Amino acid sequence: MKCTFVEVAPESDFSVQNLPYGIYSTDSKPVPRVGVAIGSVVLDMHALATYGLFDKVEGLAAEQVFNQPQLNNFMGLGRPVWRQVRSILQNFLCNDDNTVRKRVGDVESVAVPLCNVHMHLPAQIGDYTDFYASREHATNVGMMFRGKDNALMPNWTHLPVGYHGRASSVVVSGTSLHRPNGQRRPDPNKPPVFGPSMRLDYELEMAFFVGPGNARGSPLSLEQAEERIFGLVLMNDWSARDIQAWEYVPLGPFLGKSFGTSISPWVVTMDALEPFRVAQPTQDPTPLPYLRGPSTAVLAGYDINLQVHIKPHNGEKFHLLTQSNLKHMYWSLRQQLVHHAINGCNMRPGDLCGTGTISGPNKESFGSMLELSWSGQTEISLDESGGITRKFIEDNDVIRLTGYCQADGFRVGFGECTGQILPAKDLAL
Ligand SMILES: O=C(O)/C=C/C(=O)CC(=O)CC(=O)O
Ligand SMILES: [Ca+2]
Ligand SMILES: [Mg+2]
Repeated sequence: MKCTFVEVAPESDFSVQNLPYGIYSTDSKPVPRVGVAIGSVVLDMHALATYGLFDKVEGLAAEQVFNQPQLNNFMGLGRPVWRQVRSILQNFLCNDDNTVRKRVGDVESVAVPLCNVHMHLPAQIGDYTDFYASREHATNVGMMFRGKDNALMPNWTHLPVGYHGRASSVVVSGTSLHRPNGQRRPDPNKPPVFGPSMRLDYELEMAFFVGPGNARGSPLSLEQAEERIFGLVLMNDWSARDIQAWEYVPLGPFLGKSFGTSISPWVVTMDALEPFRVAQPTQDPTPLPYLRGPSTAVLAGYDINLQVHIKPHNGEKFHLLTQSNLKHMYWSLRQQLVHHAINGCNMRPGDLCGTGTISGPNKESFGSMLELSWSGQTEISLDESGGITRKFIEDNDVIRLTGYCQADGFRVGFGECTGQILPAKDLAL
């Protein structure tokens, strides 16, 4: 399949096999609306609809779906509609004889260069949940927070552990965040203190957007869950480890994480990721039937290369910190969604579910500085000469997450999820 509407370089994240959705605006058209990235341009989905491109898609009212500042309505339509739109777009982009293509004529009438757009959050996120689905990460953090003997809690291999995050502070890539202030207890023999976090960290994650979801009281099967995940983004679950370690007992993460969570702006659909399915890690003990399902042969993992880079405030270049892969994740995306809804909790279009930090088996794949510096015990070197080091994030450092699936001759990529940490606000308390 070759895009003939615009040029797409082989190393572009946004191949014609990808077609991720996002919400964008431009200086001349400042109202946010639905776009699809291809090569180095963004297609205006509402403009394409006015040319009649999606007229034959049943159940798609273009005005309500594409002339919108968020993707929730499109996410709510479900996989059969997403698939039709995908194949219509591919035909439009690759076939010079396409009737609408002839009517559209020039690229400028339906597309703008990526370098000229402002990206917004892809959806209005009603609820945000974060799982804890990498065995390696859970073991590492458990060892540091609770000691070697309690590293992996007894429930961990039986269910995808998660916590309810804060949807209001999810921000799109490019948004800077201030270092949070909070309560922490640096000396376990003294009372707690208040002030800027001294152990600010990133977490390399991906997150899925829920599609149609489920009615309250009606759980989902694994097969249903498969059809109800719209797509994936990169996510950085910024974490203030000192605030977290002091506050988390016994109810879990709270203010150590809710000051901000960054996501990448382009949502890569599950249909685009289909060719990159792989087996998930072997699950031992065998999960309960609701998390297992009859279709054991289904490949429930995804081979997605992930990287984290840091640009230290006292350095010139980005430096690679983490190189991991979504395939390491113990609990699959569909198991996470099934578990979330099994008690009858209703999931809604645009809900966001983080996978949890994606650490792999070796040190290069550790998805947080907490793990890389082993709770601040060792310095992480950020340049060849060893002159720039970190244990945790410093003010004005930039953290960048990237990810892509590699096929023969093309990529299905995620763009980037970037954020800079600004100094804490002086609260003059
Ligand atoms: O084990 C703990 O107490 C802490 C866990 C976390 O940091 C929660 C979290 O964000 C899970 C994850 O990203 O994997
Ligand atoms: Ca997390
Ligand atoms: Mg967070």
